[in-house]
Amino acid sequence: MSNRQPTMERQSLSISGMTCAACAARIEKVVSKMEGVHEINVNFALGKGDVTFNHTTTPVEQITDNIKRLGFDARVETNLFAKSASTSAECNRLRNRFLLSACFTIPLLWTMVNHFHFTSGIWIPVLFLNPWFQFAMATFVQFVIGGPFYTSAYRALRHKSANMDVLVVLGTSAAYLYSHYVVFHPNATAIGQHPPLYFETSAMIITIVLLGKWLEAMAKKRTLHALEQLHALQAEEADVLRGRTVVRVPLAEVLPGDTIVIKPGAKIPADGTVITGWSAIDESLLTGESQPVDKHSGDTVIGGTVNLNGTLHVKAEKIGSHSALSHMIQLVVQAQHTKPSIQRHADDIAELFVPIVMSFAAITFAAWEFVFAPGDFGEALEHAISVLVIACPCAIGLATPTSVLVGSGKAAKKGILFKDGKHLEMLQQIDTILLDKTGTITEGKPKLTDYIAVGSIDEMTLLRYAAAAEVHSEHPLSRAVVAEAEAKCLAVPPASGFQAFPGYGIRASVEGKDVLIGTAQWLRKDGVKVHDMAEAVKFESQGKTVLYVAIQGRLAGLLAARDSIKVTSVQAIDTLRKWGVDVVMVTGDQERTALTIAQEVGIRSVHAGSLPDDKVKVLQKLQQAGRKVAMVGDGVNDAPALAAADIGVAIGTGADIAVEAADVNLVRGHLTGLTDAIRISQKTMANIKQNLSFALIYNVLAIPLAVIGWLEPWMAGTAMALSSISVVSNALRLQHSK
Ligand SMILES: Nc1ncnc2c1ncn2[C@@H]1O[C@H](COP(=O)(O)OP(=O)(O)OP(=O)(O)O)[C@@H](O)[C@H]1O
Ligand SMILES: [Cu+]
Ligand SMILES: [Mg+2]
Repeated sequence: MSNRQPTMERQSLSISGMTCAACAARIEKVVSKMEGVHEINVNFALGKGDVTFNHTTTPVEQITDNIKRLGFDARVETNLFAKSASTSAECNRLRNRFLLSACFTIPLLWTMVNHFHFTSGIWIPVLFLNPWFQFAMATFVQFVIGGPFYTSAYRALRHKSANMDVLVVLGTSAAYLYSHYVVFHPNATAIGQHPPLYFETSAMIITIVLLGKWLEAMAKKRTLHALEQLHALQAEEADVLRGRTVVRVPLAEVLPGDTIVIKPGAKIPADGTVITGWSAIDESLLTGESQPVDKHSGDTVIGGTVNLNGTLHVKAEKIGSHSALSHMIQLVVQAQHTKPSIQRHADDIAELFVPIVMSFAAITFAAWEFVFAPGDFGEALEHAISVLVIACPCAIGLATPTSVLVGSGKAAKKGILFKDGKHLEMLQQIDTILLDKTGTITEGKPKLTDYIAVGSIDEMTLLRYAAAAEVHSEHPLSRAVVAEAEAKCLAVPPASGFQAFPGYGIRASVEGKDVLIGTAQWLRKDGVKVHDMAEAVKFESQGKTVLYVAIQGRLAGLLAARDSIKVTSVQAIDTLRKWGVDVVMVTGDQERTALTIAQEVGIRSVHAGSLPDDKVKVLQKLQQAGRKVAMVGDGVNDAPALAAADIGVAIGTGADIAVEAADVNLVRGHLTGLTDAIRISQKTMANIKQNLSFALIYNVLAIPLAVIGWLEPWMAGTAMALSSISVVSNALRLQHSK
């Protein structure tokens, strides 16, 4: 967990006007140097920034002003829908610009058949060959359609930085101005020769760059659309029980504690607990799990899921922006915001690239003008233009964000939520996994199987006292005790002075008597005489958890609860071991119980009787031995270890504090989600590496070709667009990989 001070605030910004990764790097560099700014992450692909800053010393306006001064537009992020609408509008604008540009470019391209012997027989409208006509078309494309490139390049240069648009502007302007010069100085070329015009080059480059941008905007729109779909899962109205009548009210009017009535086929409007009723719930849209889940009274339901066949009365708990669904959307947005560290390298490369390319182009021009083809200004210029265009680093800038977008989107569909892009990168480096037992390997829904009273009280009284105290605890074991008391229809008395001791047990006062429930060691420490009992040993070797109950300082009995193992746990642990990952169990439960369960799922290394701090110690020891450790857990007692792990993984709809402390959240609640997450992480990283090598190799190979004059400017433009397109399509391939 980050040690953020209370004055630190995290704010999302939407930033427009960025043209490539170099712009993002520029903003990060400037803003991170501002006083009071702790951290900033700018994502060029999403047009977003995420800044953590001290809001008492540095108002957010100061940060947005600073970004505006760099030549971009920055605003405090409003909401997903506004964002989505503006992305959609931008997408349409780019499409129109591209189409218009293409219309003006086609007549110019037509004349290119003149360049080749084998196509020179093709008919060309005479008008198209007219230099004045070409001049008019090219001028429109260059300055009207291409105008925004000039603005952006000017802004960048004014701030002594360079972006992709600088390359575009330099390359196209050079081609355009030279053609212009030729048209107005017909004497510049030898009589009888066809004057070499480059109008088609400048127009074509602009058209292709626009095509690339349009494709990129479409990819952006698609990811936002996926988030919007999640948002659309939220119901807008709810049927609330007011007195004896059911009233339909807007969701905003539902309060925590209200009883909501959910009919078969209806969407569940808020997170809550079932009070009465029984039904199968389709949670697939949220968790990706296709099997409906049965819900009875006492079970939690999640807003946005669909009630299939029974009527439910649900006590509303978390509504609207507090709901699990909202939280999930925020997590996905946040994960797409931040960048894996591999992206930082890519950004640095992109920023370095532009000046290097400009010097390459200058060298190329000089070499041709003075050495290879002395005096042929046209040819030297042509080669320099090719270099400018081919070297554009836009594919490098796209390589990582597109893969991360697709990878985290794919994960989200399977109910795997990464809080940060960097965890998507790190997960595949993990070599050791610590697993909590209760709720992680097992269902976390233990059932009370046995209870034995000791001394003068009878079993029902034992259960009554135990349930009275346990009602106040969130622990899964407590729920088992309370459920059993309910099943036996016991009248549970009220308790006061409840205290929980994580890892040990609980204490409360029932009917004036001091009740203590927990481990044998803890009761002993409190002065209760606990003798070793044969039954306890027997229960524990059956994999049951034994709870000791003391009333007024005397041992009153013991309760045994058995939790069933999730069927998916065995399968997942098996897969992990096959991959060569070390799997270790750390549990607060007793050694004998832990070993029995461990054996059933095939874990050899067990740390039992671990207090929350002990879990951290086990973890740190492994880290000191050079291991990369992930911790998987669901409970309050796992939170410290989740925060300390290289990657903390919260499983299921566990304790809020666990979800908060973790880096990854497995909504489906199965360990197979972990193996899926690791696989997605591996695939995404491999995809990013492919993309980067694609982009780099292409630049590395193509630049020399352009320098020696083998690539004409229009080929360079096409190749540049193709490299961006291949990066984007390679990333999209991830979506369909298994
Ligand atoms: N609310 C409670 N009621 C009764 N006993 C408790 C309670 N909380 C903890 N204990 C006792 O302390 C032990 C350790 O609890 P802890 O919550 O640390 O681990 P756990 O839930 O048993 O296992 P895991 O660490 O695998 O989730 C329990 O096995 C139980 O004996
Ligand atoms: Cu480019
Ligand atoms: Mg647990």
